[in-house]
Order: sequence, then C-alpha cells, then structure tokens
Amino acid sequence: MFTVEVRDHIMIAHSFRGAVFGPAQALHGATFVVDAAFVSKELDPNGIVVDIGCALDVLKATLKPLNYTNLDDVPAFKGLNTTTEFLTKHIFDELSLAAKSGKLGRDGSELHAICVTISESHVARAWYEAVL
Ligand SMILES: Nc1nc2c(c(=O)[nH]1)N=C([C@H](O)[C@H](O)COP(=O)(O)OP(=O)(O)OP(=O)(O)O)CN2
Repeated sequence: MFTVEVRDHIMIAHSFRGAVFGPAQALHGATFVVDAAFVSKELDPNGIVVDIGCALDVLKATLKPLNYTNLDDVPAFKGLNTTTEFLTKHIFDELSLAAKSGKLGRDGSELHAICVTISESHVARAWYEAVL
C-alpha cells in the first residue's frame, strides 16, 4: 500500500457528559493536530497517491467549520460527546465524501482507504481508519 499523509490543526472548545470525564465535563479548550492519510494500492500515472496540495486543501476545508467553534453549539453534534475518537470518524466521513466526489484530484474509486488521526495532546491520540 502507498500512503500520503497531510496535517492541519484546529482550536476548539467543548464539554463532555459522563462522570468518566472528570474535570472535562466542564467547558474546556483543545488544540487538535489532525493527520489525514490517504491510501492506494497503486500510484496514479503521475506517480502519486493524491496530490499533497489537494489533500491539504480538502483537509483544511473539512476542518474549517469546526475551527474556533464551541463544538457543543454545532447542531450536528448536539447532545453528543465530541471526543477525539468521535471527531476522527466525523472527519473521516467528510474526507470520504470529498474523495468520492473527486475533490482530491483522483477518482475516489482508486483510493483504498483513509485514516484520520487526531493528537489531542503530546501523550494521547486516536484514529479511525476504514476502506472506502
Ligand atoms: N477516550 C477519550 N478520553 C478522553 C477524551 C477523549 O477525547 N477520548 N478527552 C478528554 C478531555 O477532553 C481532555 O483529555 C482533558 O481531560 P482531562 O480530564 O483534563 O485530562 P486527562 O483525562 O488526560 O487526565 P486526568 O488525569 O483524568 O486529568 C478526557 N478523556
């Protein structure tokens, strides 16, 4: 498998429901580093998985609606815990749609998988990976 990965980050605020989260039940802020890896079995005729510039643009566009927001106020997330794991899947879904609609500059059907990793701090990260 060939993989190309790009990185961006978002600054958000959110709060969690559930005693397991302790102090994180209160509103708190976080800067998430988001890595998006695009996987293909074969390179395209240009010798790439996807163009890195396209991948960066698509990742930035995907993150834009979340950046500098209180995720508790995002209608689609109402009543949900926007954990690091939850956000990896949300971003994966958005990137999958972008890939399938050709926004990565390569036919989405030629991509094998996407993996989204979010580092929530220097000691913890979560990821979601699935075949397209
Ligand atoms: N599985 C997950 N666990 C936790 C997440 C998460 O997204 N997925 N998020 C948080 C908090 O948002 C953030 O980490 C701060 O939490 P906090 O309680 O302040 O810190 P820690 O849990 O890292 O450490 P403590 O020793 O419990 O303070 C929490 N968990």
